[in-house]
Amino acid sequence: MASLSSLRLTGAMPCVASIKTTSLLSTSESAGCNGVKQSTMSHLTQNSSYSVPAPGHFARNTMSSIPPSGSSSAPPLRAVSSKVAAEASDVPSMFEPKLESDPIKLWNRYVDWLYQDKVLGLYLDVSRIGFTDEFYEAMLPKFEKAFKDMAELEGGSIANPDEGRMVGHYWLRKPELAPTPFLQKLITDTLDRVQSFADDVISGKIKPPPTPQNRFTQVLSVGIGGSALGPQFVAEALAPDNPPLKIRFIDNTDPAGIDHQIAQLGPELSSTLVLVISKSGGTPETRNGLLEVQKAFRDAGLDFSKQGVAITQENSLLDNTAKIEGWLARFPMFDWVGGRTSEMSAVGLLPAALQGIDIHGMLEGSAAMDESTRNPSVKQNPAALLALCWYWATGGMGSKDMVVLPYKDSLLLFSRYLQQLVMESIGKEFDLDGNKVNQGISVYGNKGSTDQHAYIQQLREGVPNFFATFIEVLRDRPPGHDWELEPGVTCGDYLFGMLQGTRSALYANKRQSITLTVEEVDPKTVGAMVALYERAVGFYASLVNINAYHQPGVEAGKKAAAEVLALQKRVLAVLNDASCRDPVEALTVEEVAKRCQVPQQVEMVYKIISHMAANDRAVFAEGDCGTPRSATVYSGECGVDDLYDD
Ligand SMILES: O=P(O)(O)OC[C@H]1O[C@](O)(CO)[C@@H](O)[C@@H]1O
Repeated sequence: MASLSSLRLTGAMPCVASIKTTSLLSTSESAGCNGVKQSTMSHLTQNSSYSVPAPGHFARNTMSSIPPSGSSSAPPLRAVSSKVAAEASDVPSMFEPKLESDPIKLWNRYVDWLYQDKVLGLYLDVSRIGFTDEFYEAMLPKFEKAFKDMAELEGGSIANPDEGRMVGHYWLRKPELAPTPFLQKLITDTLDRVQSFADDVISGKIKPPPTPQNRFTQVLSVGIGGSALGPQFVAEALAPDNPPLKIRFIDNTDPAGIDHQIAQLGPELSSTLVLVISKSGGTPETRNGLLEVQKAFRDAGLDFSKQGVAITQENSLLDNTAKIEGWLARFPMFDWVGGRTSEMSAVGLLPAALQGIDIHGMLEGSAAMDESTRNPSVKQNPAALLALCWYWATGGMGSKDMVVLPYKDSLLLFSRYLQQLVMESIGKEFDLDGNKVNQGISVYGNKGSTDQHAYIQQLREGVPNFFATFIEVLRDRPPGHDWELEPGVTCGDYLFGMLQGTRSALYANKRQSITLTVEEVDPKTVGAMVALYERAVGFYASLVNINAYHQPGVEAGKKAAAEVLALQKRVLAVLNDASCRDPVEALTVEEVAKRCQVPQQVEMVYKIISHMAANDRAVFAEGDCGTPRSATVYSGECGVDDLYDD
């Protein structure tokens, strides 16, 4: 492949324009919000009494001196850069909250607020979030509504009004909760089929066409977003060191990334079970991954249909393709389960079961956590406590980021998983009443203590625009494997020390944190953690009055991408046409844009040409990508007439 720099010197280098006539699969459109009221940030102007803390309203001891952001004298809070705000004399309290520092009072706060789940061996410490008793009391009516909303959701209400859908991920681990016997049976039947299919694959009863191994040895999972992040997190957290089938993921439309995964499989492609996971069955990246994998199978002389499994909604494009092509198996994804809450459906359970992970343990853990998070007492409900802390720490408007720091390598992907769960659920432009609110909480983090040698410096001393969530795992190693690498101290003691030290050091500098402690990382705990955050997101969404279960914003990017590809086809047609002239006509970028009848989109035309040139599908006659005004270009391919097809 020619690089951009090598093309600079090549002049009129001929190149082959490979013309793709396939189009992006149509993307499903989410209904937009109707009757949108443009009362920008109106919630910020509400009075500052304690009775009803609206999003953006902070408790007295932290925010009382902040002028209402919607008032003419003050810009919206988030428009003020945190640095400027920290320097501004009238807003020191938000960035430097008044936190308890007396160690005995802190100990009492720790003990008073500690949540313990004896069944799950899980603890939640919210003592290092500085909310006041007054704030807690004032939030209770809001929580009453959040509990009511949640009960209705679990009862089968249309909790996702924009899309007219029920929200049923809680039924997956307690099928008897589902509103109809039909749905209950669908859930249990699917679970049984998942387990027996995985058992049969592992035992070799279901096998690929004759291979040297004579059984499936690898899983290749093709999916993106909610159809990848849960399975990736669980694989990293729970897969045994020597799983019956090893798993790999294609979760992007990056050709080099796809090639890498296929190359890593090597000859084992013939014993690879390919899971194609897409709720909608029409996501372009997943479609592309499938086409690439199918090509690799063809190139290797293998029959994909004997090794392909679809997990998707009934009658989706993917489902119909799998049906027509006679794939090995198809599993349903339900309309009432969102991608980001699908870990306990076939989406998460089939990949897990194929790796020998105890999926019933995962379901048990999530069901137990669901039970605990139905408790109507906020103090006894860990999901409600999390939502309370998020509201306090971010002012109910996402003014601070959530940094998630598991001190355990196997939980590395938890923050990535939470990133989608929280940000795709909470990050919304409009609330349920159509007010423009631009809600959200940013989530990032990797793992401790590794991150201590990366960005914790800034967390401790830099801009205080975050709150941390530590995840502590009590058991360092399986019993009987530990040893002291120095007198009285194990490797795990260091990890423990790093966590405690960072928590204390952050707090001493007025950086708040939550600590979630689990005894060990096992299927039950992982199921419980997933369920805990699913419920916390649901509660928080009710507190700030938004729909957590749609994602209208994602459509804009998808649509724009489809438009870029449509424009690329026109650019190619114009360049091909110019290449048919004798002598070949080399065009400036502006001329190409004009001939495509989009002179205003010259910048995009230029970017398309640059990308094509880097991939040997356009040739610079003069200049190069670095001289956009004077460069001239042609395709080197003449006479393609089906470019305007779609
Ligand atoms: O499972 P699908 O339909 O391929 O969608 C994948 C992901 O894409 C999104 O719809 C966002 O584009 C996510 O919500 C979803 O998890």
